[in-house]
Amino acid sequence: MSIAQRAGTLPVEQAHAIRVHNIAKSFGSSAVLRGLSIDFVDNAITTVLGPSGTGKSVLLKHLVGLEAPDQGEIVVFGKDIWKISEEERYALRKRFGVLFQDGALFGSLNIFDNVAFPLRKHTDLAESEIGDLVMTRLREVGLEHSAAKLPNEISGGMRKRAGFARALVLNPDIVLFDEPDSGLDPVRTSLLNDLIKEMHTEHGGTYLLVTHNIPTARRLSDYVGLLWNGALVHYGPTDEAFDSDDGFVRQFLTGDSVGPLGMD
Ligand SMILES: Nc1ncnc2c1ncn2[C@@H]1O[C@H](COP(=O)(O)OP(=O)(O)OP(=O)(O)O)[C@@H](O)[C@H]1O
Repeated sequence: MSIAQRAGTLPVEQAHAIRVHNIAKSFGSSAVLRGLSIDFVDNAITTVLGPSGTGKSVLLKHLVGLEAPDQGEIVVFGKDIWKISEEERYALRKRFGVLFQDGALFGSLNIFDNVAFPLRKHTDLAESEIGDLVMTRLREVGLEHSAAKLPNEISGGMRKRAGFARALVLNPDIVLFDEPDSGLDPVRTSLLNDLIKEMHTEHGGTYLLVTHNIPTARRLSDYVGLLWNGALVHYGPTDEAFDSDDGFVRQFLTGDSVGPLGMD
């Protein structure tokens, strides 16, 4: 069976807030996504894994409409995001929360104002209501005493938690995490994972993660998708992925140097 054939879709009874159908994307002469299809399961945590440079971050950018595919469809809540107006796309984007690698905080704004930013930009809530919402989120991520600090006055782990609080502040239906654990030590990675899991249990939503951290994927995810050369080579429940006897899946998840995956 070819790699493309092995990449399955999940049982159709699952709902899908995001469906990606046969997307391709090249930058210049370099083909990054090559006919990628994946339907993400609603209200689940799905991790997308794959070798470096295989297109994971490019996929996330497509989901939120920051990149347009050369071909194929990205359907969010039933709408093909490139067949709707700019206003509709903007409205859909507000249903996403995004946590980038470094938290992507504004360096000149304190933590409170960073978390308040989406509320001030996208809602007409009064400052008192904004204050309540921001402090609730900061308490949830354990940063209520750091509200007045600037991003460079707190640790990397705290910045990620602040970025997470900001990603959640508009109650998004979908949250995208691009390597949330990069640069964190193992204990802080575990603490952040626990926090992500707790917040998912508490608030629900469709969480999509990209990470290189296999223990993170195992601990957090309900589903795992494995990307290679711009296409999906495995997709299914996390336990199934970790029990897989497929050579590529096994090699990737165990980090074995022997197997179909080489340096190129
Ligand atoms: N805007 C862009 N212009 C040109 N090339 C790009 C652009 N964005 C991404 N690429 C290229 O696309 C390829 C895939 O990048 P991407 O960041 O998605 O990989 P990744 O799987 O997330 O890798 P990593 O795990 O190392 O972060 C890389 O070769 C990258 O250089």
